[in-house]
This record gives sequence, C-alpha cells and structure tokens, in this order.
Amino acid sequence: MTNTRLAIEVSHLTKRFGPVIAVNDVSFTVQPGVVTGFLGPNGAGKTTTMRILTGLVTPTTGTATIGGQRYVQLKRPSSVVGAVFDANAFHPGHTARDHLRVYAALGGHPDSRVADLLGRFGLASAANRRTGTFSTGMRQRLNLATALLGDPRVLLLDEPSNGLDPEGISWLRDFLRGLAAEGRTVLISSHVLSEIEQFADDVVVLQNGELIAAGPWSRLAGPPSILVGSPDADLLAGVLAAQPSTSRVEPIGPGRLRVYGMDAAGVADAAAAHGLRVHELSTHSSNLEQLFLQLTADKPALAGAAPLAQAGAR
Ligand SMILES: Nc1ncnc2c1ncn2[C@@H]1O[C@H](COP(=O)(O)OP(=O)(O)OP(=O)(O)O)[C@@H](O)[C@H]1O
Repeated sequence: MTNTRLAIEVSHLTKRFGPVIAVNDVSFTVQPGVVTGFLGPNGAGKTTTMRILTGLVTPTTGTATIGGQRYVQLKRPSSVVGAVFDANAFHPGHTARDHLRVYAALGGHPDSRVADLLGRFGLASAANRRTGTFSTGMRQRLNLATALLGDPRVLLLDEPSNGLDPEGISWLRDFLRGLAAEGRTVLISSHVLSEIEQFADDVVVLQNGELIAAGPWSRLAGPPSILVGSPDADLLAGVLAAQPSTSRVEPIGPGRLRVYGMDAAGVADAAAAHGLRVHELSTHSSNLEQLFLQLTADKPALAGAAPLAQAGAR
C-alpha cells in the first residue's frame, strides 16, 4: 500500500429518516496524519455520518467523500477505508482465524494478512477459539484487525473503546496514534468524552444532527489557565492584572486566583518581583467534558472555537 494521504470531506450532508433529521447540513474535513475525535451525545448523528461514509446509508442531500471519492466510487474499498461499527458483529461459532479468512477473501486480500494481524493484535494464541467465547477487548481487537486487512489509509471507528478496560484504552490510544503517524486518516466516534480527550488531536462535535464545532482540540479548548494559591492573593491579583500578557485574572475563592494569558513561570516571577508569597501554582488545560458541555449548552459562546460553518480547516 502506498503512503497516500486521504482526507475525508463531508459537505452539506443531510440525512432524513422519515420525519427524523439525523444529520442536518453538516460540513467538515478530517485530515490525514492526526486522530480526529467525532463527538456528540447519543442520537447526535455520528453513526449515520460514518455509515454514509462507508456506503451503508445513502444521504438525502450533500456528499461525504474519502480522497475525493464517494465510497461507491472506490475500486477496492477495503484497501482504502477500514471501518469498525459493532463489536458483536461476529458469527459466534467462527474462530478468529476463520472470521479473518472470510473477510480477507471477500476483500481480495492475501491469506498471509490473517496470521500477520492475529499476531499484531495479540490474538495468535486465541486464533482457533470461537469468537463467542471472546471478551469485549478481544472482540474490539478482532474488529480492528478485520478493518486493517486491506491495509487501508483511512480508519473509521464507531465507539471502539466501548467495554475496554483502562489498559485496553491505553493500548488503543497508542495504536491509533501509530496509525496517524503513518499518515493515515483516523476518525473515532465516542460519547465518552474523557476517553476521546486522550485520543484526539482534532475534534468534530455534533448535536441533534448539527455541527457544533470542529478543529484542532488545542484551539477549541483555548489557552490553559494558571491556578494560583497565595495568602497575598488580593495584592497579587493587581500585580498580575498589570502584566502586559495577562488577559484575565479571576478570584476563585479565598486566597486563590485563576490567571489567563501567562504561564506558571511568569506568575511566579511577577510574584517574586513584588515580594508576594505563592503557596500553590498549577497549569490547567480546558477539560473536554467542560468544553463539550459549554459547546452543546450555548453554541456561540465558546471563545477560540473554529468558525462553525466551514469548520475543520486546520
Ligand atoms: N435507520 C434509521 N431509521 C430511523 N431513524 C434512524 C435510523 N438510524 C438513525 N436514526 C435516528 O437518527 C438520529 C441519529 O442517530 P445516530 O445513530 O446517527 O446517532 P449517534 O450520534 O451515532 O448516536 P449513538 O451514540 O447513540 O450511536 C437518531 O435520532 C436515530 O434514532
């Protein structure tokens, strides 16, 4: 397989199921070389969008393309895009090896990929076990192995961390980062935001079928803040507010301040220069869960968010 870099382009995509508008005029880009988190509460339209990308659902209007082509236009689709939708989509009586062999044959991929992938996903010793006896983590790994049979440049993963223990999640994170580092395009959906925070460089957020925000996570989350604890908090607040780089100083309780626009060293130096005491100093990046609540509760209010209409540009 070549090192082709294939972006996903979703443009004015709408899908109606009878009276339900599952996806409503959504546009975004998913870049190769990074992991993109696809976020939204249950029913937001994530699965529908991913199913449209893999040709399983036909859009009502708009387009969803991979490397400029719709799924149905791809000559060997499983060599371009690998998708993971349902961790339980195995025949329980088939062994892991049989399962992969069937999909290898269907996709026209060499049988040698089966042994390679069983080894790579730590399933070699379970190759002859029926998948009905597999744990959730083993099913998720077998699902990923199936998606990678054709060595695709694009991976679409719908809730792949469901049912994984912390060790499994950590493995998945490293695995997806490795795929992205190879220039692949990785879109991973979840409504478990704290997990996506560990995975994603970029995020796309849907709510009720509509795009809420998209772009690099660091830009959406905004700059970090510095938490300062000081018995001289009142005086320190005045000193910090007068620093040229400070954008905001908020008192957040007795003897505590939150400072935006400075780093921890700058706060400590400014305090020292005025003989003021600092008992606590820590840097906080915006938590994705807070960001998500903010985004979904009050769409236009988020400072630093990407423009919503053509979000996705890096
Ligand atoms: N085949 C269908 N027929 C009717 N309605 C559907 C169909 N598929 C999805 N929907 C509806 O479309 C909306 C979006 O569903 P979708 O599964 O895409 O959301 P989601 O963000 O993936 O949610 P979840 O995290 O729960 O999977 C929901 O209201 C859902 O009930």
